[in-house]
Amino acid sequence: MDTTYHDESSELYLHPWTKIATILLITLFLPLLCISTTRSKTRNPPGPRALPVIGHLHLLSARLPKSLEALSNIHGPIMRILMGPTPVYVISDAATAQQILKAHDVDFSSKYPLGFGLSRFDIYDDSSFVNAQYGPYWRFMKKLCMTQLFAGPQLGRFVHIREQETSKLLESLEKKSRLGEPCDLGKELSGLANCIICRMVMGKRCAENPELPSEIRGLVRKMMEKAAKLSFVEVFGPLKRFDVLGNGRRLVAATWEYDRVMEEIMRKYEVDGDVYSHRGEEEEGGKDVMDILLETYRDPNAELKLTRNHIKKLFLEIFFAGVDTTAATIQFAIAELINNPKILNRLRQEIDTVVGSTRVLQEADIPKLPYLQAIVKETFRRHPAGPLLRRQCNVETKIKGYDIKPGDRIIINAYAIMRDTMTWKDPDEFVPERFLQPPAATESGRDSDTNIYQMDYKGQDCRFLPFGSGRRACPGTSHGLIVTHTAIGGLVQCFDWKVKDSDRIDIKLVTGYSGAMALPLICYPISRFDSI
Ligand code: HEM
Repeated sequence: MDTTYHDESSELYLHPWTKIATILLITLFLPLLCISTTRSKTRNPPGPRALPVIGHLHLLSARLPKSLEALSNIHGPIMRILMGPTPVYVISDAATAQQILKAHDVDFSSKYPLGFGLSRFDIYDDSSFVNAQYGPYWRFMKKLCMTQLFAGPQLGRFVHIREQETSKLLESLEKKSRLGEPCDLGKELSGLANCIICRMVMGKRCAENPELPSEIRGLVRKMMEKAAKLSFVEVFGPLKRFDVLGNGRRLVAATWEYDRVMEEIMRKYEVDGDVYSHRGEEEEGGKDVMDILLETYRDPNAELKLTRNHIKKLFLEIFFAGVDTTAATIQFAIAELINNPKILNRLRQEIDTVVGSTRVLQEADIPKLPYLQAIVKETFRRHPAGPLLRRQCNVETKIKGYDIKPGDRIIINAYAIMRDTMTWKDPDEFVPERFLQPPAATESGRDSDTNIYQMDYKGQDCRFLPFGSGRRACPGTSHGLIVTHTAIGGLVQCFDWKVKDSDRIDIKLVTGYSGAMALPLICYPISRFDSI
């Protein structure tokens, strides 16, 4: 007889097989249980139902800012979408944007490339400033941009370049007016923005070779075209690794072409360094941006060791970030003015009164032209050239009760925010006056402290974000603003505009991530003065 005493009534009694099974279950499933408990504690924002592998790519049109706006109208101002396998938090209201860009600025000061798949085809992948993580390299370059490259005194030194290039554009349009020829305004304006930047960054080589700006423009355009050929699914989708259509390889080849030209330019600067070193800052051959960067590159005591790739990539990013943004904004403004003759006439009256007709508007006139300033602001609101702001989280943070973790990616949809009806009355209308007058009372639910006319470009008020906000805001803001104001003013002062084959311009957005205009703006300039 088995004398072992089993008190079967005891709660502790377990059959040996049951014991083994229990231990196995605990060992196998406890970790999973823990993970799922932690997961269930994580609060994710709402979002649409995702498909396996592609996530939400099927819901995103090539006009990304617009399709994200449409989704946020359904799912709310903070939503989580999957771009392929990668989650992205999309913010579409000013209050949440304020949390990320201002209250938690440092925690969200890193960035990621928007076309994540593109980095494989980027020969300078780890030398980017625009996509850099928040760290020593980004801080060093930001300081250099703000103190030496594009701000304050450096901008003042380049005034003659901006004035000469703007005059050249007006003269060429005057010639077209005399010959009764049309112009592709977008192309002319890209040429203007490109020549100005090219002369600022490598003025010496441009002085020797006046064809250099268009050569560089050609190389940058080629790269942009190759990048644009990469379809949405090739960039974000599950097959992005395979480059099945070969568009990635072609982009790499175009970048190497740019690299060769830049290397040659840099070598020439290094050889000529001594020849130029005696020249004063104000001279045409004085320090340009390339000189400053090469000096830093050679400086053994520099805070950070710059590489040649850093310099080449920075120039590329400046051409990407500074040329088409500026040209597109001026083009949108002129298109809106052609479509709104009353606004055009009011602006022209202001310019005629303040500047007159014996000289062309100059940078120094801008502060005396409030209606021009309001038109520029309204253009930036309706047609932001940088409609999506990217941020990456550095520290675990709660935003509006949702958990955001280090590495999580954020898109702030500035396009949607600058059309939010909670702030903007008739957001689809082009109304520069909203930036002149305090808004009407607040029966419609708008904030009573809405001082739209006081909003500036610094991104302090996250309802107006044309140049972003916080640490990662655009370092080219002052340059961009000067060029857009003077070009729009000059084009309105000097010409009447007639559209080819129509009275109005069809202002459609281009497909892609940016906010450029889809159709070329072909129009006839008709000179208002005998000569400029
Ligand atoms: C009308 C013209 C321009 C517009 C509308 C514009 C707009 C923007 C926007 C929205 C951003 C992102 C800001 C953020 O994420 O908070 C940005 C970043 C940037 N912009 Fe501009 N920009 C213009 C002109 C320029 C020019 C002329 C330059 C250079 C000379 C420039 C260089 C840059 C760079 C380097 C960044 C990245 C900054 C960083 O990540 O720290 N931009 N720009």
